[in-house]
Amino acid sequence: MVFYLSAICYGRRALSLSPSITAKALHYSLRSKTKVPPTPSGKQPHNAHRRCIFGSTKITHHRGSFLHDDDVTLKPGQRIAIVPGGIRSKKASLRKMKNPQGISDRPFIDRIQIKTRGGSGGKGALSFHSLGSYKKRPCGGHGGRGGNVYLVTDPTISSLKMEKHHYMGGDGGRGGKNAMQGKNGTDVFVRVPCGVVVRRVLDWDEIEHDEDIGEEEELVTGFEAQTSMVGSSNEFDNEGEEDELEAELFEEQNLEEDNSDEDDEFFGREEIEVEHYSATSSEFNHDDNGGSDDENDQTINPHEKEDFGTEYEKIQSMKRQRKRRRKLRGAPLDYDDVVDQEVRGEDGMFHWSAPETSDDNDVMATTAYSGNAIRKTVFLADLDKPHTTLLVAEGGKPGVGNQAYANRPYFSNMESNAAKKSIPGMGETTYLELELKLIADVGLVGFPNAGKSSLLSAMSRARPKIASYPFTTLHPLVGSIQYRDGYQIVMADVPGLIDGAAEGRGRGIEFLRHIERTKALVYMVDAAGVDGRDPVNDLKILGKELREYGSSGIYGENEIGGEGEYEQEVRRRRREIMNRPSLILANKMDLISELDADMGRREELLFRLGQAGEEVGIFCEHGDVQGISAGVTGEGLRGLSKRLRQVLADMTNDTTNIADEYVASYLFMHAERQSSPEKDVSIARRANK
Ligand SMILES: Nc1nc2c(ncn2[C@@H]2O[C@H](COP(=O)(O)OP(=O)(O)OP(=O)(O)O)[C@@H](O)[C@H]2O)c(=O)[nH]1
Ligand SMILES: [Mg+2]
Repeated sequence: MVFYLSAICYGRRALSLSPSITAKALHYSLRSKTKVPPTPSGKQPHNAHRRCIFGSTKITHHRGSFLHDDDVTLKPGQRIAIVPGGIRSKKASLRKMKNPQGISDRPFIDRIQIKTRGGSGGKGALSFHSLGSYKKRPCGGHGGRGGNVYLVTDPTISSLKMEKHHYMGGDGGRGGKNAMQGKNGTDVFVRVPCGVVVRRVLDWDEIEHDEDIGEEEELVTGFEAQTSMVGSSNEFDNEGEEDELEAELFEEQNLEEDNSDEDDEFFGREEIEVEHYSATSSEFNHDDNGGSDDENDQTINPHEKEDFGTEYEKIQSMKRQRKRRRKLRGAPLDYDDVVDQEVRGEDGMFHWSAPETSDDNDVMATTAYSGNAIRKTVFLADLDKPHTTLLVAEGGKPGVGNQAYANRPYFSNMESNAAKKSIPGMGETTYLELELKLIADVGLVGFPNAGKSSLLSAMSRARPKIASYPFTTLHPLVGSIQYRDGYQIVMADVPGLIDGAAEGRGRGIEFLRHIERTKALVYMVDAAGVDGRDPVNDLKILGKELREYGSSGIYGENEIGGEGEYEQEVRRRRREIMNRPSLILANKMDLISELDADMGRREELLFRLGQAGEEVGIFCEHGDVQGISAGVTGEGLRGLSKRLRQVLADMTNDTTNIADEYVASYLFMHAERQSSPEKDVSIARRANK
């Protein structure tokens, strides 16, 4: 939205501006002034009621340049653009002021629970022609169907951050007289990023149904069905006949059995409510009356209803208590606290591998990780292709209008049948757990501070945060490496892993699952050992962690149907993590002094890294151990971009000759910058921030 807010001054009354007023607030305060005196020429200015400031007003700029670059005193009739360029662009420039390097600070959410509910169907109308030869013929229109809720994958979004957590389809409209059909409820499409795994969270009833409250549970459902049937009869259009219809409804249970086949065929629907009702009412009366005769079975005694109500209340409160207990069990912990505890040692300094922690802390870490998975889930779909649609909550069926009976040769039971059929279905309610697993070609794994984000930033246009402390990157981030011929490789920067990551330490499993779908891996170590670490040892630990992760059980082991196709697929993908083509990168080569370099330290290090990789089973070819400087000189990036493409091409049996000019295009910009000494400084500064 771009708008220019003009101020037009009349008369001498002053408008005082509070020192904290923002352009937006001013806009709204102006909008509220509806009384506008005529202009000196007697004409009403266009949209003046929105744009008028009374009196001569001094607009002072403050808080940066919210209002205007200079102080302005308005004279009568003078117009100024209070927000030059429009509010949005101003916001963008403010954002840029705060974050001049455009470092990615968007919230990233990769697991979320949402509730979806289809809209309920519209009620069918019960009405009759009142005139002419059709007089008294039924003419009630059918209701509209309830709106569905769908999930749709959208390749333009990359996080599961959603506007809201409840999505409901529109309700269907009621049918009208003269056979007018109600309008269908609107469908709702929830946009999700590609790579989302959808699971349905099982209802509490579904999990514990068989365990301890089996019988009571059935009674409760029966009672609900019963009350809903009775309650819905209040909505009949013809109020005088309400009681009669209700009575008939119950009396016709027996007749219904005879006719039901025919009716079901006619409407193409199942009479679930009625069946339910008849079953529970007889069961219920039988229990309380100690076996009353058949006739009494068809009516509801109010006292019995009361008794049943207390029982119902009891079960409900039991349910609530259990829910509360479950909530306490699964209360999520603050991840950041856990990470802090693990990384910051007692000396107040950061440690790469976690300092010794008590068992409790380990338990906390794993509980925090598994906290969200406490509810049982069933796998629904893996939405990994763009523009895929998945129906998650179906709208309710429409109620049938009594026009359906218009051509029936007999009218016995017609009204009561029509009344029953006119009741619409409720929309389906589902609780879903959405889990995002990034879809990237290459995954970057390494210890904190190895320079993973620096590499992503150097090879793509992604702007991850880079700093000299561990866990700078807290969320996985993807960037696209662009080649001059249009080819793209998507690279995922995964937050730093530490010793014990495969067991969940430092949220290791949370991060590792993002490399499940990658085709190739890049292991990165800090060659200079800036933080006193040994690169060869680091590589061994990384290899070990990935191997352990590959053989671990899948996340959410408590899922029902854990041996389904999807679970098998996940296990397969994990098992072959170590078989993925990999590159080993020794970063920060610029820090190895020339003297050391002359003595062949670089070659020696690369050789030892190659050996270590072989030892821990990293699948890496001889030439794929490379030294680079991702953050400072850009050394080795050109060759790396070519090699990455080659590796992926080999996997797909792509025989295209990768010419020299096909190296990633962004690297050229990087290289050009390197040639200017001033820009060198800026790159180094950026890298060190
Ligand atoms: N000298 C030198 N420093 C580098 C190089 N690459 C990165 N660094 C520095 O290493 C530090 C860590 O870089 P990051 O890219 O944030 O490391 P990371 O692996 O993403 O770290 P986490 O996000 O914490 O896992 C920063 O201070 C960078 O400036 C390099 O090639 N040479
Ligand atoms: Mg990082």
